[in-house]
Amino acid sequence: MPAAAVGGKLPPGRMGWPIIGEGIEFFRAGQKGVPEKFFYDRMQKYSSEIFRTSLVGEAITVLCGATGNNFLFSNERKLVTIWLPPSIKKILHSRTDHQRCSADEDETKKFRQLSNQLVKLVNVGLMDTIARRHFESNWDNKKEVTVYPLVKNYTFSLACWLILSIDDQDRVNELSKMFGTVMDGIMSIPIDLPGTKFNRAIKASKLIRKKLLSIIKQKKITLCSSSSSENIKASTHKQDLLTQMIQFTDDENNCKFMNEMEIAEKILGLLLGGHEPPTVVITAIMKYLAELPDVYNEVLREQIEIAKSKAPGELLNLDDIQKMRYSWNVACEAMRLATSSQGAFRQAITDFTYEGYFIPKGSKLYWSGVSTHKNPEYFPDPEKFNPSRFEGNGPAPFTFVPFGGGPRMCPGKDYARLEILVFMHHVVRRYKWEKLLSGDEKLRFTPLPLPAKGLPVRLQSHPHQF
Ligand code: HEM
Repeated sequence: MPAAAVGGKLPPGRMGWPIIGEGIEFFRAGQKGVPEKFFYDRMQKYSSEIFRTSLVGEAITVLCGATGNNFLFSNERKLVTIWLPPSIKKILHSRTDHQRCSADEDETKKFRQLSNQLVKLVNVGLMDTIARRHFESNWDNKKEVTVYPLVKNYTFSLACWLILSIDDQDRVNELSKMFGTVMDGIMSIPIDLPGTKFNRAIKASKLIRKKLLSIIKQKKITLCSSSSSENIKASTHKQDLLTQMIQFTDDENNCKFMNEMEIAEKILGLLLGGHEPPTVVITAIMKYLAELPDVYNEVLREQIEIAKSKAPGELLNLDDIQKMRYSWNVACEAMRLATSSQGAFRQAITDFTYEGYFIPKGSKLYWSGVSTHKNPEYFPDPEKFNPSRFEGNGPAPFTFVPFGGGPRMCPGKDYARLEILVFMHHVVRRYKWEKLLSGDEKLRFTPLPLPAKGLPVRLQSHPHQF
């Protein structure tokens, strides 16, 4: 339990090499497809509850297991707050820490309120329409496809439409390319020299913010020129998150607009967080469905049942989504085995003790999903793909945490659930597929779990579309 502390024993662990710390061991375990090994080796050696290591150029204290997750989630803003490695901040943030710190608390509150609106903006029918169009343009009449880039196109197009009302594929592709460069930089060695991936990511992020600023200005003009509030209500601009941000008022209805750079940074974060993790999850689902015909058949059965209950051409609605119970269990099992967010960093905002160890103010901490998702204590026979784990009450609290927990829990969770299920509804009813690469195209955690070659598959259309 936390207690006021003035000093004491630091958690056990090893700091590894200067600067790189234990980064190579962490990276290697991910490359081999077993990121959990890094954690379990240390939990066995030092303590099953807590250990210290050195990653991303910092000493990091890892809190393990369900107890560690619960502790960090429930002490947000009491003992800990979010922390991002400086290399990621350098890519994503335009303002210095000094400029940000006074705004941070207020900004976080505003941003959370807005992000929580995200799922309210999502009309399942609209998502269904975009999904249908995506399959018609990118999958139908193809014998072979590579899953990862196509799924990325689906999730990014959805995010651009729902967040920015951008539908034009050329503009979507241009933005997607820049986001790809940003993501490559985030996953690279942070050396800021001309030509490095890291350097290119910083430039791409600047360019994205510039483009977003111009989109924001244009949107403001459009909103101002809508002469009455009735017009604004009637226009499609009311639907997107950017409009909500521009017109944002707080809970007391008395707050003015967020400033433009604040909005641009938040949109950048949402577009990045809003397409990369769902892409990884859907790609993993496609891989498991190709490998496990019984699971595929059961998902297909459920989705045919739903399709049969609808009139021809009728779009999906929320009731249909609630019926996709087995499909969601499959998605959860894919997220357990291929955790797209292995964990996240925090920083201690005060001294405290945990499990008898002293955590000084300023310490960097980490909660780790992989330390529970593959733990046989919580998930017997952990390597087995078994969607029934999620039936009934499902896993024990804080053992299955793909979206984090507490006040920082992913604000896109419900949106992600919709986009994943809508995708599954279409893909199984249209095709069966087999992996093209012989053997197992292993997921490599770099740190996102992705098939090494993007999962090329051979499609076989169902003779009668269900
Ligand atoms: C399967 C899909 C997704 C997964 C697995 C996922 C996972 C996560 C996790 C684990 C966190 C918490 C990190 C922490 O504890 O600090 C997080 C935060 C966040 N996610 Fe997601 N996410 C997904 C989809 C989305 C979507 C669709 C959006 C937006 C459209 C989104 C936007 C965000 C944002 C903005 C945050 C930061 C919240 C904050 O700092 O308060 N995510 N996500």
